[in-house]
Amino acid sequence: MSTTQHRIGIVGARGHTGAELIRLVASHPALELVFVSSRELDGQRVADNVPGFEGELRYASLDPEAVAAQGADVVVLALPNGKAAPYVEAIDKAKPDTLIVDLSADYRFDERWYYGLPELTRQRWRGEKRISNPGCYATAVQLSIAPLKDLLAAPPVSFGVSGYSGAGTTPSDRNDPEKLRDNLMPYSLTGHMHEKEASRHLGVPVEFMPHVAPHFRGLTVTTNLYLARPVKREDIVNRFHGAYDGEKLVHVQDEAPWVSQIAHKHHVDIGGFAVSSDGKRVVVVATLDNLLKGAATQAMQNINRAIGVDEYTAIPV
Ligand SMILES: NC(=O)C1=CN([C@@H]2O[C@H](COP(=O)(O)OP(=O)(O)OC[C@H]3O[C@@H](n4cnc5c(N)ncnc54)[C@H](OP(=O)(O)O)[C@@H]3O)[C@@H](O)[C@H]2O)C=CC1
Ligand SMILES: CC(=O)N[C@@H](CCC(=O)OP(=O)(O)O)C(=O)O
Repeated sequence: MSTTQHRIGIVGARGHTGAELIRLVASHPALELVFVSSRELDGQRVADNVPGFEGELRYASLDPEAVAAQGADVVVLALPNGKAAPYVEAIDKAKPDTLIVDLSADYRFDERWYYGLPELTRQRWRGEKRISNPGCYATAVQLSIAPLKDLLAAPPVSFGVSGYSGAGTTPSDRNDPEKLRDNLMPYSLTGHMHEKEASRHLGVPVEFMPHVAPHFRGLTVTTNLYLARPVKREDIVNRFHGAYDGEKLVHVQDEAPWVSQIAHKHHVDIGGFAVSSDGKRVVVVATLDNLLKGAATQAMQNINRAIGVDEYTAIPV
């Protein structure tokens, strides 16, 4: 296992996921945080903005060429969708062997990029230095369906409810606490990006209906699956244990998990496992913290594997 220090920079470090990554990197024995980029916080101390961070590092407003000129070994892009390409192009020119992990949806459909949902795609990594990190709901949806994929009689239907940190910091109805008060806000009820993403990477069509709720962090995905033949509840539960008992970041439990229990945790909880009396309909519930296993923690798993250290380094498991 490598103990070499790797120089890492975060672009979009002011955001919700950027802040979580800063905390994870700060406790990592093989990563040295060399730059954090934000236009709005340019010049401010990270320690004044990220509770728990110590040191004198300051945010800098860096354009794509300036990011590439830092010469980091690892760059994480934590930008809104549609913004990654100029940074990737600049790094491709200046230092193409840089490991880039993109948190946005921009490269999740690009065959040249490895799609890093380790519990499902670990064996597909071929040393790519371009890694696209899955979406938060898409992670929960895929982990909920994968163990039953061969049994499906119809596209599974996932009902998702996310805390509003999932909508980032750019003001919108979906992260406005006033509009969300006492409310549940449905959106993108067909064709959401994560519906396409989960369908593509699972290899089966999935239907997904997202909602935002007034809590800040953590999401629930409740998935309905019609099966081609009757299956006993015990066999369903055994399939999930078989798939995930070796996984430190996927916990299978009997009861349906509650989102209130998953905030600030790094793993996914999967449970519930309700089976209809004819054995041909199953409902599975998954929760995860959208900022952690849905974003920063999953990025850290991907970085760890790519730099050759234990996958769970710096991740409290
Ligand atoms: N929030 C979540 O639960 C999840 C988010 N993601 C994805 O991760 C990415 C980051 O999400 P999140 O942290 O929530 O986003 P935020 O909106 O919280 O943060 C976005 C960051 O990008 C910077 N930024 C915004 N616009 C630009 C621009 N045009 N050029 C350069 N920098 C810009 C902002 O800083 P400044 O304006 O100061 O430069 C900020 O640091 C997104 O692609 C999101 O879809 C993935 C999984 C879960
Ligand atoms: C509540 C909310 O708005 N959530 C975001 C998902 C956040 C995420 O995982 O983002 P990307 O796939 O864009 O990277 C959404 O539905 O677009």
